[in-house]
Amino acid sequence: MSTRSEKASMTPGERLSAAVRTWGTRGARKPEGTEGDPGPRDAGRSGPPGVRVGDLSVVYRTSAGELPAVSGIDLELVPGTITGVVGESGSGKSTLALSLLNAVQPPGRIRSGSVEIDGLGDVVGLRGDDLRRARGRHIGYVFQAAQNSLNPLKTVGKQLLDLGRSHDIQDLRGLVRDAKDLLGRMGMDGARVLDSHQHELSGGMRQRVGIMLALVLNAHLVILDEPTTALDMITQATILRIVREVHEERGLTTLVITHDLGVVAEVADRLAVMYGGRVVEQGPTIEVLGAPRHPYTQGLIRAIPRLIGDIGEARALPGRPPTLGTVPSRGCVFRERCELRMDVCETEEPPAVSRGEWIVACHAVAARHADEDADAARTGNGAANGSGTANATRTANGRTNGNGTGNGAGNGAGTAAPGANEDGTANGTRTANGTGIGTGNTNGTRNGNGDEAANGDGTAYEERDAVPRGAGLGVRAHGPREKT
Ligand SMILES: Nc1ncnc2c1ncn2[C@@H]1O[C@H](COP(=O)(O)OP(=O)(O)OP(=O)(O)O)[C@@H](O)[C@H]1O
Repeated sequence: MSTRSEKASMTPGERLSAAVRTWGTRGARKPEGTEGDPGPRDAGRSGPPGVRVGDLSVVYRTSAGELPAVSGIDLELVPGTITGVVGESGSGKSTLALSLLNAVQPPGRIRSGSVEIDGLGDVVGLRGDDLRRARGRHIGYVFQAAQNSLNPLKTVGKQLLDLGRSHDIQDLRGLVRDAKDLLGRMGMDGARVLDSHQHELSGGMRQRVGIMLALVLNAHLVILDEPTTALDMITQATILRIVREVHEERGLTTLVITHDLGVVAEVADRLAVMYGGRVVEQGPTIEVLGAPRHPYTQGLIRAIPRLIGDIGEARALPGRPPTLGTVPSRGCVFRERCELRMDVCETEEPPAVSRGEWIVACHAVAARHADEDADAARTGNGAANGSGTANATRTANGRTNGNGTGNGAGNGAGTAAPGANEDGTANGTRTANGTGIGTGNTNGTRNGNGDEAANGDGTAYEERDAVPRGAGLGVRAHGPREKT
C-alpha cells in the first residue's frame, strides 16, 4: 500500500491505480457508536439512512425555455457507504446534489421524480420548516468551494452559534463542545479555530471547518461538493483521509461530488458517472474503475494524465460535453463523442443494462450483452444434453458454489470480473461455459489476473457475461474461490 506522502506526490491517475489496487484491504464499516462520541443530539437516531433517487428531472429556465440539467436519474445511496458522482463540468452533478436537499433555486426547479430519504420520506415534497429542519439536522452539505464560503466578518464560533440558533439548538455549550471535538479529530486546535476569522485560516483548514459545520448538527447524510478542488495535493490527501475517517466513525451515508476520478477511487465505495444530465454508468467503484463498460467512463479513465510509464498513453476525450442548449433531446446524449455510435443512438434512449449492482446505459453495451447471453444460452443447451447435472448457486454475498455430478469428460472455463473479495468470494460477473458431461470432481484454479478456469464434471454454469479484465489498473482478485 502507498504511504500518505507517496500518495500526495502522485498524479490523479497514479492515485486512482493505487487506490483501486488497495481496495480489498479496507476494513469493514464500524457500527455507529462503537467508536467516538456520537453526541447528545444523536439520541434516538437510527443508523445511516438509505437514499433512493427515482426518475429525477431538474430543469433551468432559459431564454430558450426550460431546459433539462438532470434527466430521469435513478440512483441509490446504500446506507453507510460513500458514493462518488463524477463527470465533466456541466454534467449535472451539483444539480443532482442540490436536489437531495430540495435546494434547487430558481431559475431551476425539480420538474419530476422523487428523493426518498430514510426517516424523512420524499424530500421533494418537503416545504418550509420541515425542509429547513431536514437540512442541517439530517442532511449536511459542504458546498463547492466551501473554503471561500464562510462569512468573512464573523468568527467561526459566531457562525457556529448562528447555525445552532437557526436550528433551535438549546444546548449551545454542547454544540461548541462537539465542534471543538470534531475539529480536534480533523487535526486542528478547535478553540483557536472557533476564535478565528476566515482570513486567518488556510484553504485546507477552511475546508475542514466546512465539514465540521456540515456534521456538527449530527446529520447522518452528508453531501460534499468538490471537497478537494483548489487544494494542494498534500492537503487534498489529508481531507480525503478525514472524510473517510469521519464517515466511518460517525456512521454516515456520504455523497461526494467531484470531477476527479482519483478522488472517488480514494474514498468512494460506489460510483455514478454522469454525462449530459444522465447517470450513464454506476456500480461498486472497484468494478466500474477496474473494468468500465460505458465508452464515456472508458474515455474518462484514458484521459487521466500519467507521470510514469507511457506518459503519452493518456488520451483526451475528443469533443466537448454538451451544454443545456446543446444536449440532445432524444437518443444517447454521449453519441457525438462516442466511438461505438450506432444508428439507434440517434433516436432511442439507451436502455439500462444491469448485471448485479452494476448498471450501464448504452446501446452498444446492451447489444454486446444480448450477443453474449445468446452465446451463453447456446452453450448451456450443450451442457444440458450431457449426462451430468450441473448446479451453480450464488449466495447473498456473491459467493458462487458449483456442484457437479455425472459421468464422462467435460470442461468449462470462466472469467471472473475483477471484483472478487479478499475471502475469495466473487462480486463480479462471470461466465462459465462448458459441455456438461462431468467426471465427478470439480477443480478451480485462478491466476493473478483474477481469471479462473474450472474443469470437471457437470459444468457449473451461470448465465452471466464475460467482462474485460483489469483495464490496466492492476485490479486483481484475492484468495481461492470456494467450490463444493
Ligand atoms: N442557475 C442556473 N441557470 C441556468 N443554468 C444552470 C444553472 N445552474 C446550472 N446550470 C446548467 O445546468 C447544467 C448542469 O450544471 P451543474 O452545475 O449541475 O453541473 P456540474 O456537473 O456540477 O458542473 P461543475 O462541475 O462545473 O460544477 C449545466 O449546463 C449548467 O450550465
